[in-house]
Amino acid sequence: MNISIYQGNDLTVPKADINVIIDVIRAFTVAHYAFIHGVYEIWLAKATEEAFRLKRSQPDLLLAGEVNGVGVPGFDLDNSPASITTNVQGRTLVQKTTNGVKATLNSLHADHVFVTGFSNARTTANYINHLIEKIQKENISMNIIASHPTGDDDLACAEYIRGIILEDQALPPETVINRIKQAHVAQKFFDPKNNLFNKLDIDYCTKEVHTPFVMGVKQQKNIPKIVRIDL
Ligand SMILES: O=C(O)[C@H](CS(=O)(=O)O)OP(=O)(O)O
Ligand SMILES: [Mg+2]
Repeated sequence: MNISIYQGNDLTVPKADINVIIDVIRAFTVAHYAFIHGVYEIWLAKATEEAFRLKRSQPDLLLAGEVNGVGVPGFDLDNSPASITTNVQGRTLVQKTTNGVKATLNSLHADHVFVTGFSNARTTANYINHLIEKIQKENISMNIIASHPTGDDDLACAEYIRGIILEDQALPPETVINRIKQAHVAQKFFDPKNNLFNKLDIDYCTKEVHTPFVMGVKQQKNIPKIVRIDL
């Protein structure tokens, strides 16, 4: 088993059997909560124009995401896990975000592609452990892409997942939670003068929620989609 960790949202990583893209603050914490609230699928858009174009052809889509961290005028949802509510039941989202979505769109070339934040990291790592047992191959390769170019939130989560898979390098969850809270990316959420960011989001991003699914990525009809894979 060969696991490589990369950091960035515009990388071309070497071809591997498995790619896992991490976005703790906040895209894939949002995605996890969206599925918890009953979302059917999440389509990935590289730009806001593409998201609007998809919505014009399918008006029942819900657009979600951000530019510079802030919700986009005309989108249905921003990039806040705290604001995902039950009215997404059965709906399909189109997600556009700076780091997580972009890094995923650049990392589709693997037999198995997964996305996660910290909230679903352990479940995802355990699922990959089972998958590794099923893949009939000697040297399985895996890339873990921490999507924020400099954020320690995603890097800590990447190391957490690697530790669970390799078993001998386990990182305690408390260490990961501290690193997420101390990451420079998190600081704007704690700034009382900055009302664009909800401090509650960091609670969502640092809480492990054991749900019976992982988030896989499939390319269908030219649209990369996050799909729920039930355990
Ligand atoms: O909205 C987010 O959390 C970030 C953008 S920023 O770091 O706040 O500017 O996007 P994401 O793709 O979820 O990292
Ligand atoms: Mg992020």
